[in-house]
Amino acid sequence: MSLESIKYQRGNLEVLDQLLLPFQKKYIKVEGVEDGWKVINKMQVRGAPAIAILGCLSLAIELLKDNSSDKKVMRQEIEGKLNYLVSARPTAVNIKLAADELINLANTLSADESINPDEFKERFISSIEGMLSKDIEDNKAIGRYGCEAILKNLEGDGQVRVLTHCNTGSLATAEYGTALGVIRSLHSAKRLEHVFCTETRPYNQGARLTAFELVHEKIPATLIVDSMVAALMHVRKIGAVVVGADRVAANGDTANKIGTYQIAIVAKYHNVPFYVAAPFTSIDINVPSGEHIKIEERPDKEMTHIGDRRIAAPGINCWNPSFDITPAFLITGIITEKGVFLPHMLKTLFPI
Ligand SMILES: CSC[C@@H](O)[C@@H](O)C(=O)COP(=O)(O)O
Repeated sequence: MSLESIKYQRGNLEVLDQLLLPFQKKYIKVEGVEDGWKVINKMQVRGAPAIAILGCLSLAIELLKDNSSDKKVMRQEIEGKLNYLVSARPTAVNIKLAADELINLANTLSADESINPDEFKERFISSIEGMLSKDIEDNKAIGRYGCEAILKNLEGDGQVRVLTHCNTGSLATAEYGTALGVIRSLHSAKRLEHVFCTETRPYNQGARLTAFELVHEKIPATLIVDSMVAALMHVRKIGAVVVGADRVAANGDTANKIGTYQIAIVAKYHNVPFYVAAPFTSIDINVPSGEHIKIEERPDKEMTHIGDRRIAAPGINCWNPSFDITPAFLITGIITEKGVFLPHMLKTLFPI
């Protein structure tokens, strides 16, 4: 069975504490928006789609307990709480887009006089609940399209070696995963020879989470340190790189975990196709290019320490951006649930 980062049944929400992985599997109860904000901000849950789903479900939990019979009050509270949840982490766009959509829904339900407060609540909560199954379906479609695209570059019906970075599997989504979903699809089609996953310094999402999931799924995999990517591409034939995204700008520039950009450069140099796998909910059509994406900066301690042990010289200055921007021209294709697109085509897929 796949790993489950979010467990939800109406009235009950639990999240797997990713800070304790890979050594301990412990779920934390999320009782409402305040808990939702904290688990996102502390990175107990992470990965752009999982952050959005968990944040919105925390609102569903809170709303279910709310006895308000005034739709206008509910609407106002919903807007304030969603904006608060969005503030927990700034770079991933999925939660912002989900919040905008839910605020629109709350406005519509509030303005419609034929809908009473109980119906308002029911329809609003159901719409949030739908995010879980929608994300799984989208990921499976991403997996299929990505598998096809990667295999198209391959001569014959052989197997492919793939490199991935950061954490994009079941732990970062509702299930299945984006980039890891593509790898999962290649594996089930028996076309994956091997996957290499980077450690993903400084927070080690790759070593702790992706490696954990690959072992769990029995997918043939090897962990490398981030600085080994060029050497790997030089000595082994890598058929494709596939990574996730936290926000894709309208021109295709992509914000993803720090280190993605340098992998894309190395891939270009070695002629290895470089794919971004992301649902439409990661595309921010309102942002023209990567320069406009706010990059979260994280505490120095994530670099200077491993766990509680200091490894860096005391007194040294640190710079710890959590994400970087890969320019569109380094990206071979953006794998979405609707197909694989050249980065510059994204703009044409959205209504003006
Ligand atoms: C499936 S989503 C892809 C990204 O969200 C993922 O690669 C990533 O950057 C996660 O960053 P994190 O800082 O752990 O939330």
